[in-house]
Amino acid sequence: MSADKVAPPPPSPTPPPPSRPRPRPVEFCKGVNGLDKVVLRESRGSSAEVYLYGGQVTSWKNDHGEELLFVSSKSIFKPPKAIRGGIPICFPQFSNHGSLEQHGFARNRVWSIDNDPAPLPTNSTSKACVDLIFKPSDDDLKIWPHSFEFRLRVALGPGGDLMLTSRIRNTDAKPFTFTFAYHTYFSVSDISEVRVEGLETLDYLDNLQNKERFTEQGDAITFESEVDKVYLSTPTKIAILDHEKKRTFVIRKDGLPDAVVWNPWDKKAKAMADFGDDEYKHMLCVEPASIEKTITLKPGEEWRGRQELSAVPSSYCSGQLDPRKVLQGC
Ligand SMILES: O=P(O)(O)OC[C@H]1O[C@@H](O)[C@H](O)[C@@H](O)[C@@H]1O
Repeated sequence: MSADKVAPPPPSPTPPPPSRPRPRPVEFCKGVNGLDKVVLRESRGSSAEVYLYGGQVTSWKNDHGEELLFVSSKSIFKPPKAIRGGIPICFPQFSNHGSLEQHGFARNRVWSIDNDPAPLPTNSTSKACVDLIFKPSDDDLKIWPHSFEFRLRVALGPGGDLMLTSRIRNTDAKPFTFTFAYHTYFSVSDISEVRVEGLETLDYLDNLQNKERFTEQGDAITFESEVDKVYLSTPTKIAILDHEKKRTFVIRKDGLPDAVVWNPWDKKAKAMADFGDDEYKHMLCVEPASIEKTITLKPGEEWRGRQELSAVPSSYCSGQLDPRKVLQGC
């Protein structure tokens, strides 16, 4: 019996290389001291973290994993103290402009995830996005007798931009008035090498001189001592140039006419328990805000305030606040 020739089996197709697992765009986990936090990840590598405590962004990293926000190494991460750094939300009162506690109470309350957010017109298709909501408790209503719904959307854009949109709705039967700020702490290499553009020649209230009104003189703003100023009627774009890092932060804002600039410098830094003695050298707060013009909402009305942050390499030309020039170089 002649054995039939059997053709060898065809070579099995080479399996495709194992694909790298895609990062989950939104992850709910625990942060410092077991506090709930949300991590946002964009497919090109940038990320952000948001604590439900305060509805506070505490990290924003570019696609090289470099941290762009400042959070103090002494920050306590324990109620009732607000987290020192990132982006605290000052509401319903900025600073001591009123009878409430400093910067209001939204920054030291636990917010919730908003699973059914009202739609928001947005040009971003980002999946790395979370919606939070804060409604006053009975105890809050004793401190500030106005019911409201505060919705905060935090989103990372495809290029790593960080976008915060706040919507505050009056759910009460009577009007209320508030002030507001995104108390954004930027991480900088060396404060004495940093320059802010977009605020020159504007009027400001100086918190170090009884909120007196002055006019900024000269060119871009630089830093050599404590500063605590509320710039008024500011443009929608402000830039922070960090020469040493060769990085420029561009802040775009909407609904927020004012901008606070704050650095505590050495003496105040030493006086703050939750701030390292030398950390003032590596941070600068530029805070889109509505302070001088208070916001009044009638029953059923909603206010919206937005800040969008980008970090771009400093091929940035001084004085050119055109975002296309900022992004494409000059
Ligand atoms: O220590 P706090 O309450 O977080 O405030 C920090 C600073 O926040 C700034 O926004 C204020 O202009 C400063 O006056 C204040 O010192």
